[in-house]
Amino acid sequence: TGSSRPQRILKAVQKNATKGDPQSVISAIDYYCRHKEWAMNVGDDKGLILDSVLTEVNPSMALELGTYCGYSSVRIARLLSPNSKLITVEFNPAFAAIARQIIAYAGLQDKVTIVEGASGDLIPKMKERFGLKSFDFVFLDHWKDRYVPDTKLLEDCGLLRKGTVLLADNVICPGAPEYLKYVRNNPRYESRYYPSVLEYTKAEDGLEKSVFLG
Ligand SMILES: CCc1ncnc2c1ncn2[C@@H]1O[C@H](/C=C/CNC(=O)c2cc(-c3ccc(F)cc3)cc(O)c2O)[C@@H](O)[C@H]1O
Ligand SMILES: [Mg+2]
Repeated sequence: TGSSRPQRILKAVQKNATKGDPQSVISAIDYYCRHKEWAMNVGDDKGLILDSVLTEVNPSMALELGTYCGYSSVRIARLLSPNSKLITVEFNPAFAAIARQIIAYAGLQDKVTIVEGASGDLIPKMKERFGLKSFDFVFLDHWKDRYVPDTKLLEDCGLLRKGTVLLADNVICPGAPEYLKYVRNNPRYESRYYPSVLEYTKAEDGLEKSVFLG
């Protein structure tokens, strides 16, 4: 049987990027997915917004829901301060295996922990498993109908603190209408939409940044 898209993305990284150089890994994936084969990475346009929000927050503990190939894990981890960590959740073992190799190729394996499983099962175990109080930053990029239930679960598990920043991908395309309703009409969140484009295309998409007010 042939290779998978994530396997071909890993091959493109190994061929075109420099080991230990996160920016070259990001550029290799963006080049491959723009010119050879589209893939659902947050991409370079929305990636610049992710970079700027992340730099502003400068989180000690970051969470990502939906690792896929690890593209946004590399984007996030490369900007973390020393001793800051990213936990990324992925339930497809094949995707997790590729992501682990891409994150390691970028030299970021010491800053990123990939946890395999469904977010709904793992979120309630985070405090005990990682000895953490709360997350400073959460990037939502998994199944779009899981954004609301997982946000509520993070609240209920006390994993959000006053000032925690949630950043959600794809709120226009494929869309997360329930999530937008949830965070925009909720006194416990201060939300702002960042317009952009769907990765590697000219279609409209954007990121929603929501600050938890406690
Ligand atoms: C059960 C909870 C749960 N727990 C743990 N891991 C989970 C999970 N639910 C999902 N995963 C993993 O996350 C990734 C899925 C991500 C889902 N993302 C999109 O569907 C998407 C689509 C487009 C687009 C496609 C086609 C178009 F035409 C236009 C746009 C663009 C985008 O940027 C997109 O993010 C995979 O690795 C899943 O294994
Ligand atoms: Mg996405």
